[in-house]
Amino acid sequence: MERMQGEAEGDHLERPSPLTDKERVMIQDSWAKVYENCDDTGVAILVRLFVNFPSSRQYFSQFKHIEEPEELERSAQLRKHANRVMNGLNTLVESLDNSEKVASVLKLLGKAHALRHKVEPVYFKILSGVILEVLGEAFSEVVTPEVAAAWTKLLATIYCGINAVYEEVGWSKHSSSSG
Ligand code: HEM
Repeated sequence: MERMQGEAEGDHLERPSPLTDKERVMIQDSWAKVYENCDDTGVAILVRLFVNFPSSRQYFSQFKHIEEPEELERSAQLRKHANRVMNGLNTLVESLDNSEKVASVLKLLGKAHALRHKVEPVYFKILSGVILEVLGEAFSEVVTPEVAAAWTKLLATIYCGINAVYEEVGWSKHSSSSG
């Protein structure tokens, strides 16, 4: 069953405190392992997003009506976006000590998804949960509870940044083409 949280009124976002040096190192070390398996991990994350949260498929013209995980996995549009997500995360992870770069990446991402693709921002939060889940399962030897906590913080920071860009560009639910 699809359950979504996060857009309820009063769901105020608190920007997490900046990452500590130790957290940064934990994220970068664990990411190195994940990124070695970039294609498989990216596809696993997106297939899980689209299977567990079917409404997230609405934005993707080529597979919005596909339900079968195996068929989703073969979709060229899904695989392309998986790649973009992994490369986006890679750039952010590589730039953890450069807050201006992080801000500019989030700005581009937020603007493209709000203005061009009209994606509800809550899907970034949902995707964060799926990323954590898949990393924890597929890389359990490196994603210890402490490492997972650092990732939780980074993903919350990304989501807050994206959300701020959505606000800046005047996002409102009514701008969504799906109503
Ligand atoms: C960390 C999260 C994400 C990253 C790094 C990312 C990255 C990207 C990039 C680089 C593009 C191409 C940008 C452009 O058109 O200028 C793109 C396109 C797109 N993204 Fe994302 N994305 C993310 C999350 C999401 C989410 C959560 C959704 C919706 C559920 C989404 C839906 C789309 C759609 C519909 C397109 C256009 C696809 C197409 O034309 O084939 N993205 N994304």
